[in-house]
Amino acid sequence: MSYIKLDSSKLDKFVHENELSEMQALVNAADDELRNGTGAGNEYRDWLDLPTNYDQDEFARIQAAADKIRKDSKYLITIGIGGSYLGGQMAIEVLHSNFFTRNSDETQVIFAGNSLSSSYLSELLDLVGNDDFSINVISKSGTTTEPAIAFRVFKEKLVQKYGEKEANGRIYVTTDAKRGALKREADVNGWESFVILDGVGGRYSVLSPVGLLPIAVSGGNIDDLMHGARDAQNDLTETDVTKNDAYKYAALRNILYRKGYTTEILENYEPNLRMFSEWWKQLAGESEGKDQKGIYPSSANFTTDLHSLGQYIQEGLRNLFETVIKLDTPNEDVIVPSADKDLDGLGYLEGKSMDWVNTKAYEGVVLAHTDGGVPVMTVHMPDQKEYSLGYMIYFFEIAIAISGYLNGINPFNQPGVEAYKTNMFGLLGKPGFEEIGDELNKRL
Ligand SMILES: O=P(O)(O)OC[C@H]1O[C@H](O)[C@H](O)[C@@H](O)[C@@H]1O
Repeated sequence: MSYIKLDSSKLDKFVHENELSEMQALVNAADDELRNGTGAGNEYRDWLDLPTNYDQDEFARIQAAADKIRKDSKYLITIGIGGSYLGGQMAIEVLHSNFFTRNSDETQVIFAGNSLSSSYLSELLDLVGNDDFSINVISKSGTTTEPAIAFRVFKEKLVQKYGEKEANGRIYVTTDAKRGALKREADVNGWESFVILDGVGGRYSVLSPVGLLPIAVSGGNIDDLMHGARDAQNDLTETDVTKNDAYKYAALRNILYRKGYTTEILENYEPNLRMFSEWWKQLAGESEGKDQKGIYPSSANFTTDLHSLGQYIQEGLRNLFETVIKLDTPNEDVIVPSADKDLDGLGYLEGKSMDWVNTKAYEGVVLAHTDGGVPVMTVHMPDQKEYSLGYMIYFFEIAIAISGYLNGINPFNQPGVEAYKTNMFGLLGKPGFEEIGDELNKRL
């Protein structure tokens, strides 16, 4: 039984009753590929048992490093891109107040190295100013350009402020156990290092030190997070699609995809779930978009985007389906106040809770979009606490892996990402890429 519930009751118009059971044989095969390692990319399945089989000593070191950073730093500059930042930022946003970074005395975790924007980096240098800070640089390969540049810049600031010796005690590295430039540099300088296991790909790494250190520094309870993930790992083992909501979600999205619903919009009704969609987009997009096929993962934040994208979703091209993350209990609620005169016409809502209004909006949207020809499923998230988030993370990780196998691809590689990198290196004049650079420059 899943603690996170999938509601597919509004799909009747789009998916016939027999279709799910007719997917069962394919789901069994996908389950075999994933669990028994008979599928492509089988060397990248170590995330499957991270919640039960993580390195306890390293976990304790993460907690100790987080305690130290919370004492000696106003800022933790967390440097990474793709899977090396999305999960951490997502979890911090889900777990804390929307205004956490603005009104708190807690150490602020700020992300860098996830773009090549000079303004962003320069503005961040200004923000940190003369305040105390530490760096957590995260890169599995240890060679990714965006974080490497940001790390150089912040390392220089750190050494200028504290001198080399103290600076070395303020750098925390999360990378491969053996390979990569970052690992070499960490060894030479004696920086505290945390390991990303070989079999844990970037987009599956949030429950490893990649996500755990920044989450712990933000004050998130990583024990509870792992507890939720562990329960998901134990609960979501049933192959029967009617009994495993993660597998059911994987099967349903593949049924819809094969009928031409090729774009999935992940939606929320809470601003601090925005990054959850960004994390999910990498998970789904890099896992499934290959061999010239795959569902295109997109996202929308409601009710905000109902006033911008709502028109398209209701009446535009009918290749969309929606998956709503509906939060059952928000962290806080607000009651609509009463007023002497009903000049704004809101009298009918007096005394009602804002979350009730939000839920009515959600219900209205589901029915309107269903009537407009858009299939809608809902994943119910009980609350925004660590346990629920850990469960959600594992739920979607396993669902997307199964979904990828259902579509006959390797869900664990990302060969297409190299194309832009090769071109960029050629144009930057990186040694070894000169010929490509010459060719490309002629085309510009
Ligand atoms: O952790 P890194 O090796 O720096 O990689 C960061 C990201 O960059 C890549 O290009 C990959 O496509 C992503 O899967 C990865 O998460």
